Amino acid sequence: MTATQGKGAAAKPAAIISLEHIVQEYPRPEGGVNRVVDDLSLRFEGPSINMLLGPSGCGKSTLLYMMGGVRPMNVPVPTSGSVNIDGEPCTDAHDDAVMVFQRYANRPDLSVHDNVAFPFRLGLWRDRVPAAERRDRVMHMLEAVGLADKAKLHPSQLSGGQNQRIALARALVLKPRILLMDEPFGALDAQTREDMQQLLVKLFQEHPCLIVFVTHDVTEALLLGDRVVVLSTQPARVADDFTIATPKPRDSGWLRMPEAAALEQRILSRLHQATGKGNVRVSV
Ligand SMILES: Nc1ncnc2c1ncn2[C@@H]1O[C@H](COP(=O)(O)OP(=O)(O)OP(=O)(O)O)[C@@H](O)[C@H]1O
Repeated sequence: MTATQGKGAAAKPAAIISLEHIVQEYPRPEGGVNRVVDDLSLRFEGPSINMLLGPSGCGKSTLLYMMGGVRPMNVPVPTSGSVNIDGEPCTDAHDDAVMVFQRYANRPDLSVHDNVAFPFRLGLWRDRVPAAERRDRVMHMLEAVGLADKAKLHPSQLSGGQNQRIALARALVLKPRILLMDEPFGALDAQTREDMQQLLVKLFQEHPCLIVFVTHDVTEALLLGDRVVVLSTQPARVADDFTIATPKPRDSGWLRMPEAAALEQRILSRLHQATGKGNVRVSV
């Protein structure tokens, strides 16, 4: 095993997340509760990329944050049901799960290099990865995301796409068993989004893990997903569940092929049944 292949967490078997009979309710300001998720059960088994697709506000982020152990201060999450990781109930942030958000959350006062290396300031990751391997991993990730020549710059000197590359590198430098992504490319222009999608596929092939990826972009779901779970409008339920066996990388040429076009139509029609309206994005 080389230094960049990693040890510790990466040596464990692939992760499994299961959501069992999840109900989530939030209090309404005017009184009563808003049921956002209704008796939803799902199981994700790695290594795989699982797309959670659904209309705006249907509860995708709520489910993702639940899996990542991010809990609002004053609301029990979930209201009922359970989140299990590797068969164990998970009620807090899990040591093997890392999140990536649309707002890339880079530290403006740190260089690109130090932003990528930042998690190694935390005891958990310092203890798991020896110092020499940490250095190797950071250099490797900077190369992998194409930022090696920008390592000394600060985030404000880089574009939005480059900032998202930092966030992706900071997550993957940990070689996480579970990567939870909340519309990470949603704020990027179409070309940069496509570049980032291809980069994610490349990095996933280098480090296969369990990825759950929230999106409302059907094209993104088709390009990245081994599986596409379509959620209904609020309260979220599983409206459909598609497996895509076509090997990756998939490109715009594949999207135009009959099998992809047919799948896109099935997903779109499921979404429109689930929402009753067309508030989803297709960006072929
Ligand atoms: N802490 C909270 N307190 C009260 N309501 C909340 C809270 N968090 C989320 N909600 C509500 O739950 C619903 C689902 O929100 P969520 O962010 O999970 O949806 P989403 O599908 O990810 O939406 P989008 O695609 O627009 O990001 C929304 O109506 C939202 O206002």
